[in-house]
Amino acid sequence: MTNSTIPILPEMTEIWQETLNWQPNQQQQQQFQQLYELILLGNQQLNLTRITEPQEFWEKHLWDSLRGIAPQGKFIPSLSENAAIIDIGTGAGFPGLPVGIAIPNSTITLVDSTRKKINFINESLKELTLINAKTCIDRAEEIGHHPQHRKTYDIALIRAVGNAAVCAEYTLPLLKTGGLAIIYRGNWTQEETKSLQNPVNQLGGVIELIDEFTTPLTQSIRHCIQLRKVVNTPPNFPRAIGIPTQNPL
Ligand SMILES: C[S@@+](CC[C@H](N)C(=O)[O-])C[C@H]1O[C@@H](n2cnc3c(N)ncnc32)[C@H](O)[C@@H]1O
Repeated sequence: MTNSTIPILPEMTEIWQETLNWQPNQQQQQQFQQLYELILLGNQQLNLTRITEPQEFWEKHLWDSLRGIAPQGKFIPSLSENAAIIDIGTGAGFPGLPVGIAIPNSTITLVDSTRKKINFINESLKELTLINAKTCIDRAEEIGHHPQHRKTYDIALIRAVGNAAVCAEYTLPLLKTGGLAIIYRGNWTQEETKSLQNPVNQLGGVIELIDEFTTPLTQSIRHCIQLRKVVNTPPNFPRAIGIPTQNPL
């Protein structure tokens, strides 16, 4: 593989520090590099991602994944306390894999409904020797009712899976009371905040923060929407498979 020699990290060290107040250690740098190489290799057989150029990969897959758990440029403090994190619709492992690498004392559950993507992640976990991560082939609508998953997570991440109300319905049932859902978005408007309010309240949450930021290499505007679970989600949520997307709250 020719691209595998392209280093994605060394020149980024200062940017990690400036933007996230954090730097990967040597092992984490190696794991990020290895993840990049695994994605390039996996892409030869599976349609995992269109983001394959080294700097684009760094910004859109690594940095963006971690910026979600670092609102206003600092890692969420509770992450240092063995947090249980879930990534819904993880695809090729984003944002969950970079988060699992960066926060080794957390446990991260990577969920996707597509078997071949989870098979790819399982192989990657072995290569990366990432022992704090596990996978699950299932749908958010199903695991949201499963006692093994419902009300068991401190943080639920979701990127590029559906509109914000759908993401809220997929994530909030999985959180313990007091837990945090982080919805990764590109553009975001005040009207969207207004229309998300009611769905989030129905699901037992509140909108805690709209975190707007600029990416460090291409200066793109992005948002992470943080939802705090304040009371139990009513038992009828999430609704049956397909209903949240067909008829968002
Ligand atoms: C566009 S990809 C995003 C992948 C990744 N989160 C990222 O940002 O690169 C959406 C992923 O969500 C998964 N997905 C969609 N609906 C889902 C559901 N209801 N439950 C579980 N996974 C789902 C799809 O299989 C797909 O892998």
